[in-house]
Amino acid sequence: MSDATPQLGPVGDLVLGENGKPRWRPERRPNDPPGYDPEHKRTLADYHFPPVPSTVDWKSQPGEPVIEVENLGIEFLRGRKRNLSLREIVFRGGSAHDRETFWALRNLNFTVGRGEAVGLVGGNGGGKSTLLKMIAGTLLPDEGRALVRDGVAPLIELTGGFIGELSARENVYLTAGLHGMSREEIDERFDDIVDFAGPQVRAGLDVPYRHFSSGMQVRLGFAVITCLDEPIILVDEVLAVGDAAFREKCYNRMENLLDQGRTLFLVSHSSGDLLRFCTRGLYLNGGELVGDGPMDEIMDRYMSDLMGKAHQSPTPEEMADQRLAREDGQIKRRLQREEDRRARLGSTI
Ligand SMILES: Nc1ncnc2c1ncn2[C@@H]1O[C@H](COP(=O)(O)OP(=O)(O)OP(=O)(O)O)[C@@H](O)[C@H]1O
Repeated sequence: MSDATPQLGPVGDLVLGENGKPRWRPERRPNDPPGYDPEHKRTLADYHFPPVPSTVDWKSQPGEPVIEVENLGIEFLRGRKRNLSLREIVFRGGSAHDRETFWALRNLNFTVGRGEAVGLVGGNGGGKSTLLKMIAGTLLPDEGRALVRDGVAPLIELTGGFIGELSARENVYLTAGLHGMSREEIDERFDDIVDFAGPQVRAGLDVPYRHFSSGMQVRLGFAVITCLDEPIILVDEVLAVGDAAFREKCYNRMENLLDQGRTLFLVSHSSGDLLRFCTRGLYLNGGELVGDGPMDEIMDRYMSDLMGKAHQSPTPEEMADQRLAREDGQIKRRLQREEDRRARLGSTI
């Protein structure tokens, strides 16, 4: 064997490709048909990617669900003012508020494992943001419980929970500090955060945050939230605000976070985004969980409900093809990231 011959490592390991670049060789399974070429298999599960180094601060034990939702429900006041009759004013103490309540979410039950990427779908007012807020702990349930075993980094509102009167710089220190990072750790990551957010944000670091445009707010919010060491990331429909180049950067970062084994909850009205990142879908309708399953099936069901007969459901074969194509894309991007990472480290294989 000449030196130029690629040295194949054990199956499922990193090997040197013919072009001299490292690539991953998937494992051949015992029930693969004869003559089947495992190198072109397109399922993600066949690749053995190494754990990506990270500083994630896990509290849950491996194999333990990170989120357990049991009979979860929350009731809101409709809170609408209306004109009361004289009789109502006399007998109800004159309040001009309608005390009528409604359950925004009720009887929700599901668990989420470490490293799952879950997409939430549902029509407007279906309860998606409310569920994320309960997982983040910013809303407390009226019924049941949401047990969250790991730290949560939420980007639920455009403003990222930042304080309008403080400067962007102060908000970075405040938010990261509230998530347990020391001043030294924040100092270390500060430039990365601002670089990720972009030059417009860097130029406005000492301007009150409320003067930021919505695009700049999202840039900073996303950069800060995703640099935290929290294992659970919640992202609610905010990426739509960023421009195309920034969205692509966010997508790469989200994939990096998933590579590290973090758990993602994504609310989006973009089926492309949901299908790119999420393997599991939860479908909320009228405050109830009406679907829980593979993301593409849940998306198809949601679209059918939304569009009725106008929606042409893909055949099972088309769905399988689309899934393979998506996984192929994920594998390619993952290989590329691994290559970039190794190039950055300057390591040779
Ligand atoms: N603080 C609140 N007080 C009263 N009602 C609320 C409150 N927050 C949300 N709601 C109501 O609860 C329901 C669910 O709202 P939520 O924002 O969770 O829906 P969503 O699925 O995220 O909708 P969208 O896709 O439009 O963002 C809606 O009817 C909304 O008006």
